Amino acid sequence: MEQIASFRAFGGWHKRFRHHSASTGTSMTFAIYLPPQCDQGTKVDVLYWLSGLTCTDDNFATKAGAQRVAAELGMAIVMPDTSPRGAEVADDDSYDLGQGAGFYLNATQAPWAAHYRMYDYVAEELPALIEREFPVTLRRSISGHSMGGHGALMIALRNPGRYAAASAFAPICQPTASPWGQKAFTAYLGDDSSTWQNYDSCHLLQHAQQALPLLIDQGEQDNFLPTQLNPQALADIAQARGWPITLRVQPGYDHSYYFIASFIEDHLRFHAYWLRQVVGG
Ligand SMILES: N[C@@H](CCC(=O)N[C@@H](CSC=O)C(=O)NCC(=O)O)C(=O)O
Repeated sequence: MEQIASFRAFGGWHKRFRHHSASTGTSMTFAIYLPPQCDQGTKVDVLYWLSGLTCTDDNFATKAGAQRVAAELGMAIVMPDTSPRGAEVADDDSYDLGQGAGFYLNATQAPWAAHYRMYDYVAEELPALIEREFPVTLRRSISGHSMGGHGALMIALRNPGRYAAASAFAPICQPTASPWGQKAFTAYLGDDSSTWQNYDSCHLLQHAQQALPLLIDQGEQDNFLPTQLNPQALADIAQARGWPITLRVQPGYDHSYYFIASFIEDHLRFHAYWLRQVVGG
């Protein structure tokens, strides 16, 4: 693992690393915010943040303004990239497929299957590395935006007990019924849509056995809301099953990082609360 940047921030450190990933078979970059408590030898809980289409590890770090509250709460934040990258990695000219658009799944179709294994990377390999190399507890939570919101909800629902809670900003809640999801799943997983359900949060919530605290913020003026996101479908399933979900539709807000920056503090405090409820770690 090679450190490629380090910045003092709110008494802690924002650091970027590059390492070889066995999951993707490529070099991967991630960032981690380590709050001041780590300098004093304290192990801290970890929030994984998954970004959206076109993002790297840098968008959230530089635009969301999460570090001040993470420092106060004593919470590390891990920010992976959104796909494998490099000349040897398949790509597409469009912004919503290929590099920058990994959809947090394991691709099964050529040419993507060779490297697009972001599910394994984010759900398994990266947490193992973080827990080996940094002063963190085994208490994890997960959040994300748009494609990353889909990733956060889907990964938490597929791994009961592994995350204290999940939250999302404008997540793609039902990718099997959204143009972004249908395009990506067809390319990465093939035409047999029965294989898509393993990555669809609505389907997963419908069949989940263990309740997971969920918080979703959705901008009412988000251009992608009418066609791509469908938070109400997820809320309806949660409500029908009597599961804990808070869906907040925020008047006037769009899909951008201005929206995320406006409500990120609420999400960090939500995760801190649920992380404190976890026994052990
Ligand atoms: N360029 C595209 C839209 C790309 C976009 O809006 N990306 C969002 C995530 S969308 C869902 O995953 C984003 O986070 N962008 C980075 C940023 O810093 O804002 C288009 O033209 O429609």
